[in-house]
Amino acid sequence: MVSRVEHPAASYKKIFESVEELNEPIPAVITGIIPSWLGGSLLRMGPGLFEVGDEHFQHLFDGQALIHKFDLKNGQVTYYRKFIRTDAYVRAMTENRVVITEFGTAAYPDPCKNIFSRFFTYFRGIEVTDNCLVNIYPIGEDFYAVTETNYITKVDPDSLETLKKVDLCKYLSVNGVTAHPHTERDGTVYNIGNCFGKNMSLAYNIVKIPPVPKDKSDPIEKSQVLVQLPSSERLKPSYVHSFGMTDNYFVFVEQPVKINLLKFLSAWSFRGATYMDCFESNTSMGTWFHLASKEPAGYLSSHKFRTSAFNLFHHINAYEDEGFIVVDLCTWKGHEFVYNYLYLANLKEEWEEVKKAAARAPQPEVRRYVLPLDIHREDQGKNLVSLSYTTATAVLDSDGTIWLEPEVLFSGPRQAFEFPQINYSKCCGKKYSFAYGLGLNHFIPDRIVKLNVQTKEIWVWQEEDSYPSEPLFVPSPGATQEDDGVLLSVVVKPGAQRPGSLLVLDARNLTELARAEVNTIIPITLHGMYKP
Ligand SMILES: CCCCCCCCCCCCCCCC(=O)OC/C=C(C)/C=C/C=C(C)/C=C/C1=C(C)CCCC1(C)C
Ligand SMILES: [Fe+2]
Repeated sequence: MVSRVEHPAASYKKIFESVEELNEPIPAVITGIIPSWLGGSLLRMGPGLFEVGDEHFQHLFDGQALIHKFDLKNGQVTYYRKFIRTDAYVRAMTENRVVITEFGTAAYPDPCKNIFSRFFTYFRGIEVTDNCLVNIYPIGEDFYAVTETNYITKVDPDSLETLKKVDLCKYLSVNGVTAHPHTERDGTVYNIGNCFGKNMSLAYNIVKIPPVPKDKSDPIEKSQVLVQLPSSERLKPSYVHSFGMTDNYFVFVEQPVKINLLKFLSAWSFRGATYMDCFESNTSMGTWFHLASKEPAGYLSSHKFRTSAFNLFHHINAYEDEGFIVVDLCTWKGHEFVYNYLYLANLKEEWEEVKKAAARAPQPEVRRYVLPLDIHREDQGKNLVSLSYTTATAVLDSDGTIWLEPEVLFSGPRQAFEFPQINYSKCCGKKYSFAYGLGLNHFIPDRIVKLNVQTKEIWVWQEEDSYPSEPLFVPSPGATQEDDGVLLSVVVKPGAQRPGSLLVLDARNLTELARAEVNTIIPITLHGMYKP
């Protein structure tokens, strides 16, 4: 059981407020000892500007992209941040209003324009946002800040300058890709995205960006679609936020949160529509699991895995074991879209109201699903899972589908284990023991949790009125144990003298090794990376 704390002072409101960028890095005050081997940059993305002029962004995923950097060098730490000069940001700054429609905030035509130019703006179609507030990751030797659309933004990880906007549609048949690619040791990047093809044909495309070619050209130019997975429903692809990858397979979970393409296409002609207006729930399909092989790349169409409805944003890890694929997920029970609960007005309510809203929302659970690879007709009605260490089941039905029941790895009422991380370089796609996550208490991030996915043992770091971010695992040099390393998290303690800090925890037991504090609030960050 996770001990639950209360937040009657509601100081979490501060993490959803605008800040200014910095002109130069500021030095942090350090307590404790930062391991001498920890030299590099923690880069994180999130929203940093929650209003322009007198217009407020409505949803958690609308604020303008702010890139944060904690630099660690010789035991010293500095903090720096800059707004990314996306078109969404630059034009909002220039016109002092929301110009490009965001995830949950509509842009309205400029009232100063005359009726003819307004008419043409209206029919030019709505521009897709490039507000890259979700994550940052390397492609070849470059670094890209990303959202989930077709636009990614190249940034300089040292100066935090914005370098260029790249349109993935120029290279790939996708309408967007997730902010959670998988990366292999050689630098190959895999991702998945929706593709609304010709004749309204619909698919999920798994794409591959190779490592830097010998001629040192941009690997994005060599990107390709590797596998196409079909959509269970015509005109309604599911929302996809991440996917799983083992040594030999891709795992795609098709959830009942759907993008209604007709709404999506027509929404753009209605003034005031947003991406959020295009989602709907399929109340009957439950959740489908799909597999694709990596080499040779191909969709395993005969493996039809089904289970009850849940929302899925983050895969924790997936691996192959004795002819099974084990898939660990942060789920939210039911088909109602969890993003409906992430409007800023709701997250900035008083504590009792925040709790009431979260009580109505889908409930979180960390689950393990096990997918058999070998399926024989004669095994109908039997549990096909023979792995000794799990209670997860898979039963073959007469119609050829396989019904999955999960093993619950962690569950607490309205206490989510989310924004999961693992020792990625050692364990991605492999059997593993430890997951690290951000504890959400009624959607408010208030603790860091380590979960042993084999024994279900948990460890917690928590401090009064402190709001941490996704903990990133950095392995110790030469580590032999999976959890030999540190966790890095940005923690905000609004009432403190120095409210923003970088927290360094020992990943073995979540004890504090050091913290580096700065005299500025740091708004919420979603995802990021450590650049050694
Ligand atoms: C860090 C603490 C957070 C505090 C509260 C969070 C509660 C979290 C509960 C669940 C976990 C959710 C994780 C979500 C993480 C995330 O970062 O999501 C951001 C997602 C964004 C900004 C998605 C944008 C997607 C867009 C603009 C998609 C556009 C499209 C369509 C809708 C249709 C197809 C075309 C296109 C343009 C791709
Ligand atoms: Fe995410």
